[in-house]
Amino acid sequence: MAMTRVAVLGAKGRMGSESVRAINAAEGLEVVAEIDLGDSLEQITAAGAEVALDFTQPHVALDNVTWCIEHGVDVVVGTSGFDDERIAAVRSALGDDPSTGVLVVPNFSIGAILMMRFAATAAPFFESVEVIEMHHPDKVDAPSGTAVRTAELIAEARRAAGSADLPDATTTDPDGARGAKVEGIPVHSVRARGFVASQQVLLGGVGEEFTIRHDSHDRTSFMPGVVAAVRGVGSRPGVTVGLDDILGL
Ligand SMILES: NC(=O)C1=CN([C@@H]2O[C@H](COP(=O)(O)OP(=O)(O)OC[C@H]3O[C@@H](n4cnc5c(N)ncnc54)[C@H](OP(=O)(O)O)[C@@H]3O)[C@@H](O)[C@H]2O)C=CC1
Ligand SMILES: O=C(O)C1=N[C@H](C(=O)O)C[C@H](O)C1
Repeated sequence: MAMTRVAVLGAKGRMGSESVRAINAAEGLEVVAEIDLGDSLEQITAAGAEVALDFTQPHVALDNVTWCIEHGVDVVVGTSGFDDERIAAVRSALGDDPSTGVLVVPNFSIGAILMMRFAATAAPFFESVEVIEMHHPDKVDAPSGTAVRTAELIAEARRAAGSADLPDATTTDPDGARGAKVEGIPVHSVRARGFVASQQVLLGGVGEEFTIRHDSHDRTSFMPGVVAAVRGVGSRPGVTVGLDDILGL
């Protein structure tokens, strides 16, 4: 079987190191370049990598993706912070007729992907909806990419359904206790030792409350999704956001 050659960026980090193990254990995939802070991206092409996987940091990932596009290397982006502005920058780097694939995945765990989907389905049926995400204290960004994506999907579903604004418009909040607002949806971030990655979506209606919760207890939860993304990106030119299509959802 022909092997797909993979470069991992951020290879010494928490996700990068787990991904190197998972990719090398997966049939048909091999890691040919392990790149971390201070290493040259030229190693990607020198090693003949066909796919790059980025788990670095939000402030450097866009430059890495742009480099991969310029060098014709398909890229899977696991690093958080790919908002609409960065996606637009990726589209512009790809141009009108892209042959390179860029797959941006806010969360690789199947449970988290289903949580986002179920939250979007439920959101128009409830008056109130809020997102609470809980992560380890070494995470550099807040809110999490998953929480931002969840809030965007919830807001999109509520707009499409013609839902009213959330019912707390008159609450005063001088210190931000009501959370960050992502497209009008309150998002609360907890950073506490013991968590890997957890999220709750709280939905409230008259006389009832519905909670959707997902917990990643270990980074192995992301690995089946990482392997599927690395396998799938080559057949998806242009920008794709989320793993839904690859997982057949
Ligand atoms: N999509 C998903 O499912 C998931 C996404 N993530 C996201 O992945 C990203 C990484 O998370 P995590 O692994 O916990 O973070 P880590 O800090 O453990 O790993 C990041 C690694 O990237 C290195 N690095 C920093 N800058 C560069 C650079 N310019 N080129 C190459 N390597 C660089 C860091 O080096 P140094 O430490 O020396 O700075 C570190 O080794 C985060 O944005 C996180 O939110 C995390 C989990 C799941
Ligand atoms: O930094 C992390 O750990 C995680 N980051 C991603 C995010 O920002 O959503 C995915 C997952 O939540 C773990």
